[in-house]
Amino acid sequence: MRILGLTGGIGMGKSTVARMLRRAGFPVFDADAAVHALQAPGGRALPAIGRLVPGSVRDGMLDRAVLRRAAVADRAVLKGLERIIHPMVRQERDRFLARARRAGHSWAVLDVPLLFETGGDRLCDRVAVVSAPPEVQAYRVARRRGMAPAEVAAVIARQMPDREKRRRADDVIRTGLSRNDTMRRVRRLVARLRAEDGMRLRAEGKTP
Ligand SMILES: CC(C)(COP(=O)(O)OP(=O)(O)OC[C@H]1O[C@@H](n2cnc3c(N)ncnc32)[C@H](O)[C@@H]1O)[C@@H](O)C(=O)NCCC(=O)NCCS
Ligand SMILES: Nc1ncnc2c1ncn2[C@@H]1O[C@H](COP(=O)(O)OP(=O)(O)OP(=O)(O)O)[C@@H](O)[C@H]1O
Repeated sequence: MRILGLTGGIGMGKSTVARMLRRAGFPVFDADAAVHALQAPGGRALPAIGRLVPGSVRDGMLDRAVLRRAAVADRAVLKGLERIIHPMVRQERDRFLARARRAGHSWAVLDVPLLFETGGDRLCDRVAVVSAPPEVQAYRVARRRGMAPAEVAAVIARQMPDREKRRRADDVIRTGLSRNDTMRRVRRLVARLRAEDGMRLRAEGKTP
């Protein structure tokens, strides 16, 4: 089984592309969803987060806005949060990969916002970066999340610059135009992945 890493900055359209890949039949690991599950009521990460940011967990419920404000305001809080969350996400990811392997998939997709920042790309056979112009990114984030412009800027500043991600990518999927255009680009990526399957089977002396 080969691994496709899917990454991109906040609001670049990563989840949309991940959904399209899932619909095309690929198993997709969603790191943001794994984080949310770890932070949901009863989630494994809650006790440690409650100790890190007193007042962020009340009656067994995490107040994400409180945690986000604390993490954006103080780099040490964000680092502490990452130290709690990232090892747990890696564990979930490895379980997902084992399941996908057992199910006999030829590709599995890791949808991880901080793929390069956390070295997750080393596990991948190929990395696709989802990208849109900065003004489109800012507009999408502000519209969907209702984050203050300063908060948006702080999150973006903590991620690897889009230019650097694109430089490291095997594939760049532009999402600045219409959804149909994004869909066409995803189809082209899927065709490249399938072509790689064919080449590999032929190299192993098996005809696809
Ligand atoms: C800071 C938190 C509470 C903000 O919650 P919120 O509901 O506002 O955002 P959500 O979790 O949906 O994340 C949205 C986007 O923010 C960006 N982001 C999240 N965490 C980080 C981080 N540590 N560094 C840089 N960008 C981040 C990503 O682009 C992500 O897709 C939350 O993101 C969190 O707990 N982050 C720490 C865990 C982490 O590193 N997650 C990244 C995926 S591995
Ligand atoms: N052509 C397009 N391709 C992808 N997304 C688009 C497009 N046009 C508009 N959008 C919108 O952009 C927004 C951001 O997309 P998405 O949620 O996929 O981003 P993301 O990279 O997963 O963001 P986040 O890191 O904030 O979760 C969504 O509301 C989506 O509907």
